[in-house]
Amino acid sequence: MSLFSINQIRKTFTNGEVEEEILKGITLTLKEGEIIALVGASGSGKSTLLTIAAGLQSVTDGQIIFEGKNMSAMNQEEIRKIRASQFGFVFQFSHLVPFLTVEEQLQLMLDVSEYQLKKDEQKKEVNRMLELVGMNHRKNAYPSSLSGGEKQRVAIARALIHQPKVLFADEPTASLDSKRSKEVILLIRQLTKDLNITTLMVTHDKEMLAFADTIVKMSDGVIVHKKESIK
Ligand SMILES: Nc1ncnc2c1ncn2[C@@H]1O[C@H](COP(=O)(O)OP(=O)(O)OP(=O)(O)O)[C@@H](O)[C@H]1O
Repeated sequence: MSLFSINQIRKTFTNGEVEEEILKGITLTLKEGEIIALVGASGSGKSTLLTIAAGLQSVTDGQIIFEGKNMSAMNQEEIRKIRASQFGFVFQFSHLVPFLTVEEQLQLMLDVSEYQLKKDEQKKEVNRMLELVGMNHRKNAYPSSLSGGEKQRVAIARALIHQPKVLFADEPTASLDSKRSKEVILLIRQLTKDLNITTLMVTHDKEMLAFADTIVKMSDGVIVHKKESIK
């Protein structure tokens, strides 16, 4: 089922006197239970597209339709509510809070999200999520004692603890070696399927593409190639 559609998105930035069109009419439909990988040369517009789809930047023209509603026509507060309740984010670096334990990182996310749970249910949910990413045994650890791969597992759990429908991942494996990258992408793939979410991921890592359902190649602000994976 189509959850998200990006219709004819254009984005222009003004640098001094110069106007530059960075996205030149991008159209894309994202389905539930699917990983879409955005690839392309540096500067082709991948991160701009990701942040626009996530409602972190406005469009110059076009529409972002999420669950039948046009996000591009919403005010900041309406967009913030969708972000807080329906979207999760993972970046190149885990951005964990140094003075919070693994368990507390997830707890904090539940406290600030729109996801309302009673305290005892919160604890159960945190445990369940940590179990899913294989980090329950380290729930009392601080980030400084975790490996890069473990930190990313916690960051993924934190991104999904409030049960969002979409996961936005910007270079989630870029700071990891090949073995850890594979573990992290396998985890993202498994969670995308098991939780039936949609994952939109920017990556430079060709090895990661085998785990995507759809690969979208961008060049100079347009989609030049779209391929459904055989997996
Ligand atoms: N806020 C901004 N103001 C002006 N120009 C911007 C802004 N954000 C991005 N750009 C420009 O838009 C172009 C696309 O940037 P973007 O970060 O989307 O590319 P990318 O494909 O994600 O690149 P990379 O792989 O290097 O991260 C670049 O030329 C960049 O300099």
